[in-house]
Amino acid sequence: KQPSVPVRQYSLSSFEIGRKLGKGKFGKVYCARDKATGYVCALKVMEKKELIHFKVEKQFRREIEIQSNLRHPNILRLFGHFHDSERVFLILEYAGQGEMFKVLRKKGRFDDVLASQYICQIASALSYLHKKHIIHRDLKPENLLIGLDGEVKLSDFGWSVHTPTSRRTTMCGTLDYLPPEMVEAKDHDSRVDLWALGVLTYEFLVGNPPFEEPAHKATYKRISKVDLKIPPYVSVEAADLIRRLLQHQPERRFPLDQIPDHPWIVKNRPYWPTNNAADKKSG
Ligand SMILES: Cc1nn(C)cc1-c1nc2c(-c3cnn(Cc4ccccc4)c3)c(Cl)cnc2[nH]1
Repeated sequence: KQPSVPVRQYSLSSFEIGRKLGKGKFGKVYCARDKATGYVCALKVMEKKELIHFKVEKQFRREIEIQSNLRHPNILRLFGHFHDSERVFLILEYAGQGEMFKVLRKKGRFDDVLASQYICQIASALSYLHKKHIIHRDLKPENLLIGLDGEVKLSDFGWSVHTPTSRRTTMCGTLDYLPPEMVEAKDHDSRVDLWALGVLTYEFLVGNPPFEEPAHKATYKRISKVDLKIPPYVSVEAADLIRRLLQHQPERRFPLDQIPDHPWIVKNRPYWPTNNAADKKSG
């Protein structure tokens, strides 16, 4: 019988805290090094009183429970968590190239090669989640990170749940990524992530999400009608995948496991993927 690896008890003094990497709605993230092993990670710090005030403790507990049991190259690892009297801490994998939305805002929009690689990796992570009956429900550039070798890392599982479900918590933040069945507060299942993947594909290639409007009501209307306008510079293959994902009826949305064989992905897959981990291993 394998001796079980002793689960280490962490506290703030287990780490040397580095620079602040970023902040989100709840909490801040710092670069941190584990003193015992020298391992660099990302420490997400949240104030307990904030979690209580925003009534997100349940969401937070779900984030820990779901993310700590996931193992996939395109899903950010959650190694552990601990708390002190006022704060809770998540010990997260450090993503070497930072936040996707910052790269997208800086570049404006991605070309077919980069966007298709990102979408294929996200589809792989979503397929892994759906096989475990988990839907992410909050797919957007703000919840994506980029690893040292340029690979995408899905993060922030605060909104993920086990399927099938009907949302009980009121949504806050952008409506842009919600599919019709969620804006109409109908029952929904893992195919909500397919819709969001279509929105993400569009945003990677155009620079803004497809149904964006200043007023929520207008966004809601455009989503419900699938009022989709794809600019002429978007390639025929990319437009085809976007249209196949942004289908009003969930059952008509393009299945995740067919994404790696879609012409847009196949046509833009580089022969020799540059400087990825496999390359380094083969030397
Ligand atoms: C920024 C940055 N630049 N470079 C070179 C690497 C990074 C980097 N950032 C991260 C981050 C990181 C930072 N901010 N955020 C956004 C956030 C913060 C708080 C709550 C919710 C969401 C994530 C993580 Cl988790 C994990 N790894 C990270 N790596």
